[in-house]
Amino acid sequence: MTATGPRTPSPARPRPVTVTVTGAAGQIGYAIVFRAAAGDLLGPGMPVRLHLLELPQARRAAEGTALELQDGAFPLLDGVEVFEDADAAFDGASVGLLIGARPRSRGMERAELLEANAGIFSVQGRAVNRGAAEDFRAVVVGNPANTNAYIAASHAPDVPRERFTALTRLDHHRALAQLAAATGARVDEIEGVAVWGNHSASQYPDLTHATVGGRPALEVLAGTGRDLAWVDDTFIPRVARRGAEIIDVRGGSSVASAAHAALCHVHDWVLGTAAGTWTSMAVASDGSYGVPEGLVSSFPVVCRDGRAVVVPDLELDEFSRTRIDRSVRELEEERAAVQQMGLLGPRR
Ligand SMILES: NC(=O)C1=CN([C@@H]2O[C@H](COP(=O)(O)OP(=O)(O)OC[C@H]3O[C@@H](n4cnc5c(N)ncnc54)[C@H](O)[C@@H]3O)[C@@H](O)[C@H]2O)C=CC1
Ligand SMILES: O=C([O-])CC(=O)C(=O)O
Repeated sequence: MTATGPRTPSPARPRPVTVTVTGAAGQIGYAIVFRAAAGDLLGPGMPVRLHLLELPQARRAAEGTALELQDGAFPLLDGVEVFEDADAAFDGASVGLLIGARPRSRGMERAELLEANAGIFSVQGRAVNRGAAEDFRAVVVGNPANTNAYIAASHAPDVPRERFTALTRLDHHRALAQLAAATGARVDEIEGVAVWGNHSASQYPDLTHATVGGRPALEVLAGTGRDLAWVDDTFIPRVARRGAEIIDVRGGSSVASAAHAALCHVHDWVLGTAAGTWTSMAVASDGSYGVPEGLVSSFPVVCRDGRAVVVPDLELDEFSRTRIDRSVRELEEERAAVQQMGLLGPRR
């Protein structure tokens, strides 16, 4: 269904970018599409065409979202279409916001969750391989996000592996916000926070390279009476378990903050991180910091010319090394589980 048909391009207007949003009628999907249409994804000069992919039972809700997008009268919105078929939804797409996933239901084993999601992300990886644009790039939001990105990449052997990433920007933002609250600084006075590993409770939000107002964060924290034990016992678990805290307090999982983080992830990946700063993204490892090649693990990255490059040569103390290894081990276990179930595609 085309809610709004493509407009005729004018010479002054760049060619619109096709953005495929999976799970578009879900909570995060609903929060993200309006901001993408408003220019928060690719900047205020870039028109977008939205492809909303949903399950048949949520198609009508997606169609309703498309009608509302039309009612937003967004100047940058070139058109909206709703799909149930992944091949059609990814045809010509340059950006994928892979949000739709199978949630864990009561009593569901971890292996079942991985298997159910592998079904979804293998279909989508194959669809990307068949018909997405040359410059296609994706952020996987749907959990388990890192392994879902790995699975999708394995089914898209013709697409460079580094184009499939997973969202840990929300964890990065959570770490920034907690450090700001503890030190009384503004978030824009903080640099050098890094999130390593899996988007799960095993993640390692790392303050050892962070600065607050140009001073080492650990020194500034010490001035507030917060020592390394505070970092280990309070800061790290608070960030790593923030999703559960939000569910407990709000009565539902993170939605607007997750949508915001996914927009920031793609925006910075395409348009670049600000000079002298880095962010955190889960990217296919190039072997940096001993993370096995290909695993989609969170790293500190700098984005330039449309590429995300892992920040090199950071010194890791023993505590950091242990925490990173623990989270990477979990990623290896997830990969081994999907491999054993025969759910990976031709690229390993
Ligand atoms: N990486 C991160 O930082 C975060 C990840 N998440 C994850 O994001 C995902 C989405 O969260 P919500 O929007 O709150 O969930 P939701 O349940 O509200 O929406 C999910 C939507 O995906 C759709 N869907 C399921 N399978 C699909 C498929 N094969 N193709 C197309 N659509 C499909 C469903 O119909 C539903 O509308 C969850 O997996 C959640 O755990 C949530 C917050 C943060
Ligand atoms: O567990 C969830 O569904 C939500 C999540 O990933 C988060 O808030 O970090």
